[in-house]
Amino acid sequence: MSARILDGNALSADVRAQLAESVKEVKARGVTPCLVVILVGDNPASAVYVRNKVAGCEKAGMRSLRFDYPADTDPKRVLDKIAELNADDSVHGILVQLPLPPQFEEKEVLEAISVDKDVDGFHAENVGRLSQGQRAFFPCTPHGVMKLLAAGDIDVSGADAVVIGRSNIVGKPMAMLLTQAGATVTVCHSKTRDLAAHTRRADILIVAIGRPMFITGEMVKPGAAVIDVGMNRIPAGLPNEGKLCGDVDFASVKDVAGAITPVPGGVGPMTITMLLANTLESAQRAAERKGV
Ligand SMILES: Nc1nc2c(c(=O)[nH]1)N[C@@H](CN(C=O)c1ccc(C(=O)N[C@@H](CCC(=O)O)C(=O)O)cc1)CN2
Ligand SMILES: [Mg+2]
Repeated sequence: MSARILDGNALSADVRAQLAESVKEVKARGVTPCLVVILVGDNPASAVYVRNKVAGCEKAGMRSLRFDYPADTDPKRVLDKIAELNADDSVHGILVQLPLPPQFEEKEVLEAISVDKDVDGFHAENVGRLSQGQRAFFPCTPHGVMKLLAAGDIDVSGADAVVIGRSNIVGKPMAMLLTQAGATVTVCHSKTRDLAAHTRRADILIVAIGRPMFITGEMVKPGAAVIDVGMNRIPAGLPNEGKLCGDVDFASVKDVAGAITPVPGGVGPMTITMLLANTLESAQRAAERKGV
């Protein structure tokens, strides 16, 4: 039997419709949610994501501003802009699109953003708060995965969850969110011995390893929920060369898994949706602080 598709486009549309209603409410209290997106350099994929973030804000009724810098920009210019935005009460969310050009120290830039406006959830304090179960902005991709699991009625509490990948953006926060939701979590990565022994016992398998179609049907437990966070191009010489694909070999895994996310149309759209949700939450917190 073929796996149930966990449709990120459909869920995104539902969540964004709800967000638009909540945006109206906070605007009626005199606060218009505002996201600022900073893009440095000319990475074509980043340009598309930034455009989609700005368009997503507009569609949800939020304000957005973008600042574009050339690839050879002195990091100080960006840090100065962040300081200015931190002090601007009309701004609720600030994000710097990743990756940054090599002259930037990524950590320095991410830590410069006020914790209260860190809607990407990458600031060390937000990560620490998340790890302790305190109120925090959750990183958008793992947050989107949790929404997909919930919408797909996948039981997380008590499940054996395996996360492949240990990045700060996906793997580590993903493991924290799953742990908090009651899963028993194993984090695997490039140095893991006998990866398949881990993946084969996962009720929930989250794959963020960055290798095209790496997880095949024989590595998956029958009935498992398989969440593909990868975004790659199909390598030369294979059918559909150059087309977008995930880290999961969809064709073989769909016949084994119980539920699966496609690429495109699975986790990706949820990333921007959860960014909008975090921006709204930041604006709601600002309204509370203002007592309106
Ligand atoms: N500051 C940040 N930088 C980056 C993040 C992030 O969350 N914050 N994540 C990624 C890029 N990203 C958003 O920024 C992102 C990636 C993919 C998608 C998406 O919708 N993908 C589509 C396919 C898109 C295509 O056709 O190329 C899908 O999977 O259906 C949205 C956002 C790295 N940088
Ligand atoms: Mg992402």
